[in-house]
Amino acid sequence: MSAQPYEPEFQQAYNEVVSSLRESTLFEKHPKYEKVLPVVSVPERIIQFRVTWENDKGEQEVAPGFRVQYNSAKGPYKGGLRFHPTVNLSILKFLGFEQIFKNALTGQALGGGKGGLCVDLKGRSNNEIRRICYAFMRELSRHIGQDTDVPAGDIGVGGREVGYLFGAYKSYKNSWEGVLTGKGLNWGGSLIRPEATGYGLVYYTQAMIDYATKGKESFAGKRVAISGSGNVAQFAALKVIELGGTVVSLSDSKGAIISDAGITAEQVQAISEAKINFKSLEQIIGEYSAFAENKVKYLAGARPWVHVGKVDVALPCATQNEVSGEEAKALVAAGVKFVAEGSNMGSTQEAIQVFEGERLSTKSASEPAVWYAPGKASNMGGVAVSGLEMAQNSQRMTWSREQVDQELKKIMVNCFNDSLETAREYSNEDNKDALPSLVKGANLVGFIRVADAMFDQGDVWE
Ligand SMILES: NC(=O)c1ccc[n+]([C@@H]2O[C@H](COP(=O)([O-])OP(=O)(O)OC[C@H]3O[C@@H](n4cnc5c(N)ncnc54)[C@H](O)[C@@H]3O)[C@@H](O)[C@H]2O)c1
Repeated sequence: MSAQPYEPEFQQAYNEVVSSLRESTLFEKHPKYEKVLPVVSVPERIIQFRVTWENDKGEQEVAPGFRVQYNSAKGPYKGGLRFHPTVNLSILKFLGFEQIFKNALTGQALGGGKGGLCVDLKGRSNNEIRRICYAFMRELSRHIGQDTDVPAGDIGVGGREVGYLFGAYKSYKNSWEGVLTGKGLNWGGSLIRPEATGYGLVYYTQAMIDYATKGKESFAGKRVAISGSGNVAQFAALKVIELGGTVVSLSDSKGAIISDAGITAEQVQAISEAKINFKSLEQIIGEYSAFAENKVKYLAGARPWVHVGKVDVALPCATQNEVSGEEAKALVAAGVKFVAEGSNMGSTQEAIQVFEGERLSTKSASEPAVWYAPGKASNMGGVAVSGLEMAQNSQRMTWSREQVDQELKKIMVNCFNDSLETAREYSNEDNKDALPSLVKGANLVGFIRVADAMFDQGDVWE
């Protein structure tokens, strides 16, 4: 494995994939695939660079920028840019590694990559953010292109930042091309791209509910705990509300809000407006009229999971390792039946063990226990619609909202079905009443698709 010392997040992501594969019959049936592991774990290329800019006080600032071009067997490198003070190579390698298999799960021609900048944008002016984006792209523009590497947003990089990054690329390269996704709608962006990760997460979870309950249940009437309050959390919440579910929580890095009666669409809208100006949930619930009548409870410094009361569905949508083993047990005790990650690696290894252990404890096929879906499957709607944005850019066409939404739904359901069937095909589990493991299924499908392309292209040989 290519983990360097002190790469805990990357090691965790690698171990999750490898243990999934080892706890199946894949290597027994096809020993050649084992040879792929050491090769696929090493990024094809890592670019690390200095980014300097002048802040609003006229002082020089400097921060390390990165792009991990992990794997191009399936297509151009594709994956988001994260601007956050925690960004380091371990986190970007974990995200890039996940992205390889996630992108393969979309069924599109996309390789895997990830990048970012170790910076805290909070409190900086629009002008300074523009200067940071231009400074970052000054170097990154040498290494990306519509057929080479197509970044998108991630934590800290939304529509505003993608706009500045795109403008910088265009001016440095004198080329208007689909080099970033998540672009503005009037200059090459795709309808539904902002919504795609959150909506896709809900479509995937809907497929889980539909399968597990044999079509008897849906989101209607379900109590849904969500964490985060950024892009993914907001659109997941809005879709759950549209489908008749009750959103009982949201959170940010400072605390959580809990609402027994359900957070409303107006409240989500208020959060969406305020977050662009870096307001905390605590400030928002004090300042916005949407929170004046429908009161919510604020818990400083808390994550939602142990505070949500009875709950049917949990959708972690903030950041990695945001559900601990203890919190997973609390969710199980609170009645959770479906857990699907909007965030990447939202659950710790201990939490996954709790959810998977519960799944395997199923006593009768008619009463399945908890079902867990990993982010690389349940949150891949974002990159899938990025793939559709690239297709529209190549065609110089704009597809309708309905067309993109239908395509997104189809991609999410296909991913769910592929994971389910492959988990069954390679299962070595004794409990035949339990639902198939979606974490094993997703890792198997993604890995086999990438491995086959790598064999075909001579990246690895028998
Ligand atoms: N944007 C996408 O299309 C996309 C696609 C797939 C996966 N993801 C993943 O979804 C997650 C959220 O991304 P986003 O695009 O919504 O970002 P965002 O910047 O819009 O929002 C991030 C949210 O996470 C919260 N957060 C950040 N660090 C936190 C911490 N340490 N503790 C608690 N909360 C914290 C922030 O307060 C914010 O609410 C990330 O794991 C990201 O990798 C995003």
